[in-house]
Amino acid sequence: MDMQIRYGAGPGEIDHMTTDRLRAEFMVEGLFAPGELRMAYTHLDRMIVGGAVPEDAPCEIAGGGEVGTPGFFDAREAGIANLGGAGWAEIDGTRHALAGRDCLYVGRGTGTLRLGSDDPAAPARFYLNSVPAGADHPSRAIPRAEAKMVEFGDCDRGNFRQLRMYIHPEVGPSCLLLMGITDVPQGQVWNTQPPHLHERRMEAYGYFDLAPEDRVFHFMGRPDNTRHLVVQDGDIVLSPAWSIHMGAGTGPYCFVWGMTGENQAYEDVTPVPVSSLR
Ligand SMILES: O=C(O)C(=O)C[C@H](O)C(=O)CO
Ligand SMILES: [Zn+2]
Repeated sequence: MDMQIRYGAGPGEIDHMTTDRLRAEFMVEGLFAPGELRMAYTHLDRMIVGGAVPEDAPCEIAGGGEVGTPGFFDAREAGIANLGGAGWAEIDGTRHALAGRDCLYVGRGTGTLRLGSDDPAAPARFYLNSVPAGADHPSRAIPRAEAKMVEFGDCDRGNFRQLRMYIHPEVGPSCLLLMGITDVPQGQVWNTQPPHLHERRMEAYGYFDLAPEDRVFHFMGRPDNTRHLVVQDGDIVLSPAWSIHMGAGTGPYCFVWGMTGENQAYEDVTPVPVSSLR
């Protein structure tokens, strides 16, 4: 397993960051590589983001060398979204089928997790968010049809989008992890518009389903001191609790959002008026 580290920066530090430095601190690029499992350990509430693209052989997560416990999931839970072709996850020998856009909740205490593709020529593309957990909840697959769907925004303002909440108290229990997928359809531009802050939770955005020529301009920073990151398909943006997070795409796109922190209250946010942004 390949594990990078992101230490995290405070709001005052972004004033002095070059584009490269900003990207190195707040983005994880290149997580999805054929046949590989890659991860980044962040110091943002200790969330680990990961990507696995199994081909002929499954990818396995079991040992906890990088997290300081005998097993990876001894003190952690995880959500895994399949962003690619049909695949499967085996949790301590029990297999769950995971079609594209299905998710998996992996509970604390899991021993061995194996991730595989049904067809190596059209591999699954697994995206993981793992966070510290203080309770055991049963692992389970969450098919797309079982997610809670909500719609936000307005086509006339270019910010209509559909959110599916997979790991959410109204769908099934987890300790502190929340995870969902937002679709920004053809002709729409903005996500998370108007933006918000949630000082009690960090968030990671995993952008996917962008055409190779398209980019999302992701905005971050304090409301009165914003910066932007230009992201492509498969890029991850780390959003500390002090930062806004919103984006505008040059074509259709989707993203997985994952959060952890003090609570699982999706509505525990402070809206930020667009007119206050600088
Ligand atoms: O488009 C949106 O709005 C989102 O997807 C918002 C994220 O879910 C989020 O920021 C949750 O706090
Ligand atoms: Zn948010």
